[in-house]
Amino acid sequence: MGQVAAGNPGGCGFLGEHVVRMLLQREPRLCELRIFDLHLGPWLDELKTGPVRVTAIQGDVTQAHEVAAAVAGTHVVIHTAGLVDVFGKASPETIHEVNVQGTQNVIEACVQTGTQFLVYTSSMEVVGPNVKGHPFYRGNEDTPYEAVHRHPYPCSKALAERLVLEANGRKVRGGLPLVTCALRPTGIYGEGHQIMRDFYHQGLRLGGRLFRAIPASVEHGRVYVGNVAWMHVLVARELEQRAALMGGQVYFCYDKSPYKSYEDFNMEFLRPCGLRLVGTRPLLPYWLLVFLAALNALLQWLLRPLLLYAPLLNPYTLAVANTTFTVSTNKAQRHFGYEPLFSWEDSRTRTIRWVQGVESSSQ
Ligand SMILES: NC(=O)C1=CN([C@@H]2O[C@H](COP(=O)(O)OP(=O)(O)OC[C@H]3O[C@@H](n4cnc5c(N)ncnc54)[C@H](O)[C@@H]3O)[C@@H](O)[C@H]2O)C=CC1
Ligand SMILES: CC(C)CCC[C@@H](C)[C@H]1CC[C@H]2[C@@H]3[C@H](O)CC4=CC(=O)CC[C@]4(C)[C@H]3CC[C@]12C
Repeated sequence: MGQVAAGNPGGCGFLGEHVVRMLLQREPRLCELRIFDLHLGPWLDELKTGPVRVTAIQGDVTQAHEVAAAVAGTHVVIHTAGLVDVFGKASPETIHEVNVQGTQNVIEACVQTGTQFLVYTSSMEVVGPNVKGHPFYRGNEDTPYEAVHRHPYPCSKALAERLVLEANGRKVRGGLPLVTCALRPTGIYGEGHQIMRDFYHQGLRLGGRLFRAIPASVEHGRVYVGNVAWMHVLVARELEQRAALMGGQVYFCYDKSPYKSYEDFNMEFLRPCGLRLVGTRPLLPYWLLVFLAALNALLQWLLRPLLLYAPLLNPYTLAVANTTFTVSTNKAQRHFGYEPLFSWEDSRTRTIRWVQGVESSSQ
């Protein structure tokens, strides 16, 4: 195969920026890259001087004509755009519009304009944790699990993923079949991770301390952003050669990051930056956390006409943080030869350096 043009809706987000940089560094056949996002980052300018033609397009995935114009003429689309909101900042309708209708628009754009390969960033949330709080312990893509959701974000990701998988095999302009595939990262961490930054600042405000809220025994799956980006690039590269095997498939994104609780994992980066986690057990009893989470939800609802109150703790985030969800799989390795590009030590060092940079830039 010759040179390729790629499109990346959502290319200016946390994951999207890593995908863009990874494509430019690791995809020698790339001749053109279209980055389509609601908000374009200033860092894009530095990419425009390289050998690959980088075009930044400010646009909205909910506008079908804008998506079609951005996608036209590309060989592969990596769709990382999405509204990641589990804090109640956006309405359920907006989350649905961006994540579900936006994804439908991306699919239709591929079909209408003749783009044959589509890689979709799904999420572990498509599977769970479910509303019953069942643990998913070291599961893989075939592990039976009752995936039942109520929150708008996982509902939207599950619907969008289904649309992408069902679109596999549809004829695109020119008559060739569309080949689609969905990647399901667990909680992504690394350079640019907003929630890590929030925890860091909260720790500084509390005099260098964070207080344990979740038992250390609750394991939460995490994966380094560079490895998630690498998986996307590999899938985009391999979909053509392995269409029969990979088309319509889902893959968890995984690497060698250790299984730990959400807070203990964050401390791998925050401890070297001077924070400590107080308590070997949660400081507050669980019933009190449930009460505070419910109180936050009530306050959010009451204050909505006046201001946006969207704290980290709400009934949904508490349930996710307090339910074991970890993956153990080698499907990506078997299907398209994925090996993590970054070791755990590298991922950790890079993330620590980034947090330390956040510290110095905010002083
Ligand atoms: N952050 C995480 O831990 C995980 C994220 N994901 C998925 O990965 C994808 C990327 O997530 P992040 O990079 O963390 O989020 P992010 O919010 O940093 O990036 C999303 C990007 O999509 C863009 N976007 C949002 N609405 C848009 C619209 N209407 N039109 C065009 N662009 C729009 C945003 O401007 C942003 O640049 C999302 O689909 C998310 O569901 C999946 C698993 C875990
Ligand atoms: C103080 C609280 C008890 C702890 C709050 C932590 C939460 C804010 C986060 C715990 C687990 C996170 C989610 C998880 O990593 C899975 C996700 C996948 C996605 O696709 C989007 C993000 C997220 C929902 C992530 C969001 C923050 C947590 C709920």
